[in-house]
Amino acid sequence: MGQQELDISGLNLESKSGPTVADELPKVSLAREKLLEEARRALESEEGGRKSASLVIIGHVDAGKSTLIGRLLYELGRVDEKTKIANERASDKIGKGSFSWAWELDGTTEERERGITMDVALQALETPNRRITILDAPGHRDFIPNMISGATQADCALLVVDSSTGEFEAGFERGGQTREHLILVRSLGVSQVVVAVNKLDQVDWSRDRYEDVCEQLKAFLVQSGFHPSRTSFVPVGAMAGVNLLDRSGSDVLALRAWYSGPTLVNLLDTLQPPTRDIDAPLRFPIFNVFKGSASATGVSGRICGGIVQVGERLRILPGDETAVVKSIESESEAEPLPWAAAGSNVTLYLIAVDPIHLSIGSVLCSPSNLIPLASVFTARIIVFDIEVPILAGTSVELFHQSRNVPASISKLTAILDRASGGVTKNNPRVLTKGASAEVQITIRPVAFSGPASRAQPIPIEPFASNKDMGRILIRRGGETISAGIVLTVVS
Ligand SMILES: Nc1nc2c(ncn2[C@@H]2O[C@H](COP(=O)(O)OP(=O)(O)OP(=O)(O)O)[C@@H](O)[C@H]2O)c(=O)[nH]1
Repeated sequence: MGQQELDISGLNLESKSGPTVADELPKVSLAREKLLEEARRALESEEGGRKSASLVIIGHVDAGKSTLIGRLLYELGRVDEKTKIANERASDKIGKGSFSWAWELDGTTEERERGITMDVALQALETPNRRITILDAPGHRDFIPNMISGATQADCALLVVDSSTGEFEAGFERGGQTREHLILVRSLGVSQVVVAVNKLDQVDWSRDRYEDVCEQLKAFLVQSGFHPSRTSFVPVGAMAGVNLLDRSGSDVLALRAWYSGPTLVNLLDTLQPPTRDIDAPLRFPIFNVFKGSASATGVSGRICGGIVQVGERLRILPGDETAVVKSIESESEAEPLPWAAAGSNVTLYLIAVDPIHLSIGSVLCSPSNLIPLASVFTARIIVFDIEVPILAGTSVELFHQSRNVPASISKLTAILDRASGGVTKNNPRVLTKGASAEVQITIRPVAFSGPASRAQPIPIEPFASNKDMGRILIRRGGETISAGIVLTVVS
């Protein structure tokens, strides 16, 4: 069969098959310059009102993350008395009375029976000056890929630690999730962290214990790249609701004797909202795809650069397809939006596209400014606390936004000085724990696609062009071994 017979793209079959469909497509209402002007004005006026931020909850298994958020939602009036009593009864019934506050977040039967959070649950809460989208990340080791997905969408992290004797230490040692979660969220771009030192009732509200836990964490936070001005600490008792919203009640006299600082809500109320790069090219990595009403398909995610408006035609990468934005919705707004800008978590309803072309991990862009597709790229990475060193050719799983693909570390270019970034050794043979290095990464074909098949390039961009699209995490055999940033796309 000749090439000419195959090449039908020039025939414009789509418009022939339905001229009326084209007529029905929504039109963009504002030229780009006007849209940017309007967006800038609207975002400035938002400054006066309640600012939005998103929060990922991290910490070792059983530190009390779900209990803390469940209780906080109750204190802020988001869970009514009736639901609270129903949760208490239901968790008592299966012999897990102490988990009743977590019930509000741990939704599935399996999670409730095992008493652990398995997927990232979404909730929103309002403090006087902030509207906060909460991502409750799972603490269990097996569920780290879910946490990565949650953390890629977060502006800040709330770390919950269990201060009871021996428990803080267990979570903080090698293999505990306190360290791993902190390194992961920092690698994914989260730079603010609030630390809730929980279960202080277990140690009689001891000031010494609180200060000891804070000191140990402070040193580790600095070492992991968190600036002290962007980290804060607060003593709490999640189960009894102590120092979440206030410190009233006679059972907290012991805490009041030595603590007069902010409550958890005071700290959440001053979280730094995300910076919104609305002048950047549009980047919308798809986090989820679902069926919308009529012919529209919903895609949800966080806008990682630029601005999108109803009526715009967007390119879907990888691939040659396009789609038109029929409407835009956001969890935090009752009405559909005419446009949405970088930093917002939204759902776009798309038409004029077969849903088969929309998959998790694909990126929507303006057709005039596409994100590069890469099957080989260079990166600067930091190697975590690993036992088996990394060699050239090591097979790994590459995590980028909501996508994970098989890859290999195809070349070890240089070992770098962690502080200055200067080269300390060219072409090293191995990378061991703690190393900072420049490497080349090659995407591999998925295992079942046959030996002759080629790897599918992925949409990825140098960190210098777009911070969100230029971050990667590397895992091997279920363990996160490294994080890094993309330097250049090779091919
Ligand atoms: N004594 C005491 N126990 C608490 C406190 N907060 C939570 N707990 C208990 O700690 C246990 C674990 O709480 P969860 O909220 O399920 O912990 P988690 O961190 O969400 O756990 P995963 O979802 O498995 O990661 C439960 O039995 C809670 O009742 C507290 O302030 N004091």
